Amino acid sequence: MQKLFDEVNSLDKRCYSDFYLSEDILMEHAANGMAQHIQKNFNKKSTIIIVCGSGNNGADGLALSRLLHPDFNVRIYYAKAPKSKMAILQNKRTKSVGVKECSELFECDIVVDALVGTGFSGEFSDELEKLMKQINSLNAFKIACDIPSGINPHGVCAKETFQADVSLTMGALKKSMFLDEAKEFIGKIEVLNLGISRDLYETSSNWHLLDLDDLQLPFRDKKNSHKGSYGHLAVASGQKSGASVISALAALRFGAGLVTLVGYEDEKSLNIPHSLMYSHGVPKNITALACGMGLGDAFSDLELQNFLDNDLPTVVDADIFHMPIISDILKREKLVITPHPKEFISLLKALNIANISITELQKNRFKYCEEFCLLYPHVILLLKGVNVIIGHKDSFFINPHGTSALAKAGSGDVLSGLIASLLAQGFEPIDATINASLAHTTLSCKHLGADFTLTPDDLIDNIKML
Ligand SMILES: NC(=O)C1=CN([C@@H]2O[C@H](COP(=O)(O)OP(=O)(O)OC[C@H]3O[C@@H](n4cnc5c(N)ncnc54)[C@H](O)[C@@H]3O)[C@@H](O)[C@H]2O)[C@H](O)CC1
Ligand SMILES: [K+]
Repeated sequence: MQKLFDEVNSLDKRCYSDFYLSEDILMEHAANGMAQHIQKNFNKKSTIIIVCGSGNNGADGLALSRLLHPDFNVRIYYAKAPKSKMAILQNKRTKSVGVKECSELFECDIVVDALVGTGFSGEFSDELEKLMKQINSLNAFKIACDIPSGINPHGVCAKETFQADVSLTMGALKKSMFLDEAKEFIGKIEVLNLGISRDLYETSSNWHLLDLDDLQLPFRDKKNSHKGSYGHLAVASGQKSGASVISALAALRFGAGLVTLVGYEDEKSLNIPHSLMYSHGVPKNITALACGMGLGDAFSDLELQNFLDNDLPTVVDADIFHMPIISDILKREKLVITPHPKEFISLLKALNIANISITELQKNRFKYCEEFCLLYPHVILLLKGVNVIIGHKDSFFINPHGTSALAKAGSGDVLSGLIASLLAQGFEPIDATINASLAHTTLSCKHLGADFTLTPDDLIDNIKML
């Protein structure tokens, strides 16, 4: 796990006050980190254009040019004249060693975006939008200095945002890099050291980025065990029974000892996979519930109340968010909810937390997750998206590892099944949610076929590859 920060200015200032470092020292390390990345990955004499802005992001770029010159063919493109104190100083240094500038962009091996970083606000002028479009059209390898120009804490605010292949970010990870719309532009991320260890540079944070190697799988260490040792999950079988079957099969494959579909149909009329059981009503030895996937109006109010009439760990998804019973369900102690953005805005409205559009939510995902979890601290929230957010009390986690291969009907049903499986096996709800989400995104990364071919059956099948 890695810490995430809203801003790093306060971390910089702490370096000056507590560690007797200076803006110049931090910047020299930032530039040196970028230079080392380029020296390690590109041949000397590669041609590099560094597009510099007027602030310290531009200053980083100017310092970088000095470090690479003359081993690399470096050209400075001044998008804006140096204005900040450091930019002016770095420019003097750059000129003193003879780094050349260019007034036009041209095809090169590497282009570095040092136009704006965390100081970007508002939108780009037409002139800068045009410049950014030209930069993005270059075939060069694209490196963002700190953060792609055009992204700010409220999202991607430029029509033309720098399309980074890699973002070399200074000191610590910024939350704005993990807004859903930033995923298109951020590329691979490397955090650069600023003159002290990252652990010392960073302070505490209640937001963390999940790494794939945080995944803990339900390995079976006990030798003396039987299927009941691994839980018994009940999945409400709804109108669209396929959704609940997908969840149930995912749960079984992910280690639940037994999985029963609970419904009120004639079992013979359903094509239930032989590895699943079917029951009218919740069986006795159930250890967790899953409800909502494909539910429709298959259950009467009484049948739904009976299904939920216990204090079992439960994951709810999909249709349940549009049912009045959701406000009762939110009182359950061990509860995981997994809405996608549309379901989440419907829930926020039903709970009188906020009446917002999808656009407003997507630009402020962090804020609305914090607002919900403040009001429902016992509930585990998993807000789906290209960067999944998991919230519990005042702790928040972002899983950025999903791929567009998951954008397929049934992927969410698999996720609910994975969460329910770990709940049934005794994982704490927050751990079940984090590990199921990591497993889910790992499965999408491990898919051997083309990304457009991934189906829920592939996901379930790939569980054995975890
Ligand atoms: N620990 C760290 O993160 C370190 C970061 N460093 C670098 O410093 C920049 C932040 O520098 P700052 O001067 O605050 O802002 P920027 O250079 O990002 O941008 C401000 C600059 O840009 C102009 N600007 C702002 N908005 C717009 C807009 N909409 N259109 C056009 N121009 C805009 C504004 O006028 C200013 O001139 C950070 O990203 C890092 O790269 C330190 O070097 C080391 C420590
Ligand atoms: K930048």
